[in-house]
Amino acid sequence: MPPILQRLQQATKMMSRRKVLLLVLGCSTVSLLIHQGAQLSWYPKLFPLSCPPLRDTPPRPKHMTVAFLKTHKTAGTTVQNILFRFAERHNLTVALPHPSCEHQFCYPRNFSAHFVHPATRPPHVLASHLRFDRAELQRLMPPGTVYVTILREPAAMFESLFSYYNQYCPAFRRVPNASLEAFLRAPEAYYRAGEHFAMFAHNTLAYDLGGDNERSPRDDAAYLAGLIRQVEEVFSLVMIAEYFDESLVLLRWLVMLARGPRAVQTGYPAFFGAEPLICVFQADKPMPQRGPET
Ligand SMILES: Nc1ncnc2c1ncn2[C@@H]1O[C@H](COP(=O)(O)OS(=O)(=O)O)[C@@H](OP(=O)(O)O)[C@H]1O
Repeated sequence: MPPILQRLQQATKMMSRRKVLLLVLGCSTVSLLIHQGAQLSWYPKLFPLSCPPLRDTPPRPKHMTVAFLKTHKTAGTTVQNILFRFAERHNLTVALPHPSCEHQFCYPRNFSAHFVHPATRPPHVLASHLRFDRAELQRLMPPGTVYVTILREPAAMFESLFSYYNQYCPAFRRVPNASLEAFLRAPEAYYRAGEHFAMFAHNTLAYDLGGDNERSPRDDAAYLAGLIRQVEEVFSLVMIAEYFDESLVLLRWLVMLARGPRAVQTGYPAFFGAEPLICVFQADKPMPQRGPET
């Protein structure tokens, strides 16, 4: 082959190698931009999304006083821990039970402001087990307190209750071999209304929320509807254990919780740092007023 042709062939090969190299470099740059773009301020302009940019939303005031109704076996301990850490970080007062109430606010009795240790009154944060009583809590907590609770899918919750309270709840103690299946086959054979801790065997959530756990929606549908209405009226946020992460985002939006270190490290945008996409709570409801001291 004449030398001129050989040089031409080499030049063409070099060109294709350069093109391939450029193509690879181009692709890597685009992929890097897409990957990092979510954390850079110009990302929404280059890749417009259906949601409006969150930074255009004016920052809303967050609450510093929280009453968390810790229902039983609903992942409430995790929320309680988060709120205790929040209180510690901001040097806030946490309501602690009077020694005569043990570690809970004298549950299963109806909550009374007297169950709170005087050294922790008035509290900014309340997050231990109690049976809800709206008037008593409003007497205790400062104005502007936000009310939060958590619920869990009842069947999973009941399984958890059955296993945890098998030695405390008499209805469960009566069941041969502590068998959940045996209890579910004939619950009325083991349950006695009015016994101590009977509520763990029958509509615990209704009881914790201050309702009557003996009233069945089968016989009295209006009662349950009324109870649900009351819950909706009082609580600004009802967390759901099965949607724990989503619930935490909403809690973070409502209460001045700290930004999680994991969120900072990874830049994970949808968790503690950002506003929630779903806002199911009523942030603008009038806040309850505090009554006279007792
Ligand atoms: N993050 C998160 N998400 C979902 N579920 C969770 C979470 N954290 C705790 N759990 C489960 O909640 C059950 C314990 O609930 P509580 O902490 O409310 O228990 S207690 O009433 O204070 O004893 C207990 O349920 P069971 O394991 O079914 O018994 C825990 O496993």
